[in-house]
Amino acid sequence: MSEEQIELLKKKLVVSLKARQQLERTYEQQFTMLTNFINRLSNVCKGIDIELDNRLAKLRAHLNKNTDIENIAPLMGDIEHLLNQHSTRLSLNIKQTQNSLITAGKQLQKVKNLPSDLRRELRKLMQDISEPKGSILLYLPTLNRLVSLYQRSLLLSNGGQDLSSEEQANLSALQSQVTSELINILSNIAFSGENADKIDAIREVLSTHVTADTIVNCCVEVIRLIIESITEERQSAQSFLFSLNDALNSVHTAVATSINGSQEINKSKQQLNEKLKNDLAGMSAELSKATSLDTLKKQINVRITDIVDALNQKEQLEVEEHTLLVDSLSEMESRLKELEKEAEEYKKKLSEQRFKSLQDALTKLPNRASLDERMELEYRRWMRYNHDLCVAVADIDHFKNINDTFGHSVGDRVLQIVAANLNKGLRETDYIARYGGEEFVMLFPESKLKDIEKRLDKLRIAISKIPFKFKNADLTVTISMGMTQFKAIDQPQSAFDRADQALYAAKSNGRNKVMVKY
Ligand SMILES: Nc1nc2c(ncn2[C@@H]2O[C@H](COP(=O)(O)OP(=O)(O)OP(=O)(O)O)[C@@H](O)[C@H]2O)c(=O)[nH]1
Repeated sequence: MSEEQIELLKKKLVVSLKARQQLERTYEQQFTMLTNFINRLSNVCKGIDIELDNRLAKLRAHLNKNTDIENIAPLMGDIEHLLNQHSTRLSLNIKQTQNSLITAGKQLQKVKNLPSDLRRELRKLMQDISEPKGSILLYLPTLNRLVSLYQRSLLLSNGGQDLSSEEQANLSALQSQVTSELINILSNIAFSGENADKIDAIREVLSTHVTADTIVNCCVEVIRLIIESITEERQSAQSFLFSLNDALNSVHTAVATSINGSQEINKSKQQLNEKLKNDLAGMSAELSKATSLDTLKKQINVRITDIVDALNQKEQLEVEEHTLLVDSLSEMESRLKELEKEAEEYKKKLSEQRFKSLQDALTKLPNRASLDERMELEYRRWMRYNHDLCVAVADIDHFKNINDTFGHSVGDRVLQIVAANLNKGLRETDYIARYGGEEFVMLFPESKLKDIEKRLDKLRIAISKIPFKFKNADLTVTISMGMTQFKAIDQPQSAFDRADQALYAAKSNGRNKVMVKY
């Protein structure tokens, strides 16, 4: 080989060495880039599967140590297998997520009374869910929307159920307080006919376990019935006033006709008087001018016939005037009689209404409004005459249990029977009212405290012996009573409060007792 050839070969070798070094650098760079990328990627996958995590950690370590590819190959095979398994699991999860969302959405669609905007939103969401998605993450916004729809519909349909247990307890205590108050109010309002039946039905509803919605609906219905009754009452008063007005109008017309008729008659009578005066003056002139008796006789005869005619006409007019007067008077009288009858009926209706408004519809005893009136009256009498006056408050024991065990209508029946028995045990001058619920108040004018205490105790025993039987079960009903006597410093309220305190003491001391507070 010539020197020239050797030189050429050297140069080629250098070039190919440089090219090889360049290639090796490029490979190295690419390898580092790939290693970094695999490192980062394996970090991202962390947490999906513990096996995969371990393998990836090993792979990262190998790559960082520049281990030969042949040594890493089996590890990469494992990782590929695990990744394949994971991908199958992932698509199964995606399908399951889609199915769960569809089921939850369909269930929400079945909820009744959802507002239309919520229903529309849900329909759109269901379309969205039914379109397949490549990743679970893509379902996250859909899931968020569905959860928010659930929350809204829960709030709408179960108002109050999201409250804490303490708030729930407060709410239900408030509900039963409002219900009791409403039942009390209802027994103090007098309704008649159809409206009375409707009020009974409302009381029936309120006596069961009611929701806040039902209480509100009952309140609205009661207000509607009250307005209806007031309107009816106003219409009846209005129609009475219209009849009164009609009657006055006809009396006015009769009087006006009679005055007009009288004026006409008076005018005719004046004309007749004028005519009579003229006839008489004519007669006197003819008398003074008379020359022959015969002609005078004839002339006087004519004048007398005229005068008799005029007098007849006058008499006729007077008869007409009298008849007119009698007619208009009898017209007035009959209208007034009608009016009197209507006023009488109206008065009767008013007093019936007043009676009803002071009577408790269930027990037919006087109600609380009546008690207020009577208490005031007895108090004033007591102030004036200074006789003894006692007041007692009675309350059925564990009445709530009776309602809860046997139902509200049995509770009502018990109330009626106890009320009738208490009333039966009183004297004519005594007084009893249903104060509200299962509580009664009694007033005993001109009575000594000791006597009343004995009588009340007899009543208490009598009530505990009433053989109540409901649904084949024997039921013993007892009452507790508190009483007191009016003292010099007392007002009606202070005496009542003292009797109420005595009742409270009777309840705390075992019930079925009469207690006195001095
Ligand atoms: N059936 C019926 N129940 C009524 C009426 N008015 C009130 N009530 C009920 O009477 C019950 C009174 O219960 P509470 O005040 O707890 O008294 P109680 O169960 O009698 O207990 P004590 O008085 O402590 O012995 C409540 O459940 C009311 O709903 C009514 O007109 N008819």
